[in-house]
Amino acid sequence: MRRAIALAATRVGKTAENPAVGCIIVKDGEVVGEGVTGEGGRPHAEELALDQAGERAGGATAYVTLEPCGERSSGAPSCSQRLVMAGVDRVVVAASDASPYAAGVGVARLRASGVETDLGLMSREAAALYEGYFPGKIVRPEG
Ligand SMILES: Nc1c(N[C@@H]2O[C@H](COP(=O)(O)O)[C@@H](O)[C@H]2O)[nH]c(=O)[nH]c1=O
Repeated sequence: MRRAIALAATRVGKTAENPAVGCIIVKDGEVVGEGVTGEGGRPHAEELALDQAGERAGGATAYVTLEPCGERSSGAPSCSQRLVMAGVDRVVVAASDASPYAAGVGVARLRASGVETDLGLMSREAAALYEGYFPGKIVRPEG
């Protein structure tokens, strides 16, 4: 998680209305994928990390600085769906998504799909990444 937070910190202030997120995927003690939210806010960190990990994401643990999104404004599969589809065994989240329509959605989906999901690892350090982030600016999926 320390590495995911350091990665996210490199993008703070460069991701527009989206928070800067870091994601590290670990399989058998080895990092098999890493990603950080793209400049301007997309792609999301988990998309990049999962693409890099490929099949090695199966049975892996993902460390994510922010709750994986539950819905995309583009209608594309959300990061929580992508993590489930990739067969990740466990997701460790530092901070919850502050967006009022997204809070809890990603974590609920992961758990409902049988993915062990732990919240709050290094949450104080992660919160520092998101304190300048204003949820009202988030683009809502519809309407
Ligand atoms: N940047 C970021 C997230 N940002 C979250 O995703 C939602 C908006 O997504 P969209 O408008 O589709 O790009 C919103 O809830 C926002 O807080 N989520 C993640 O899992 N990973 C990421 O890297």
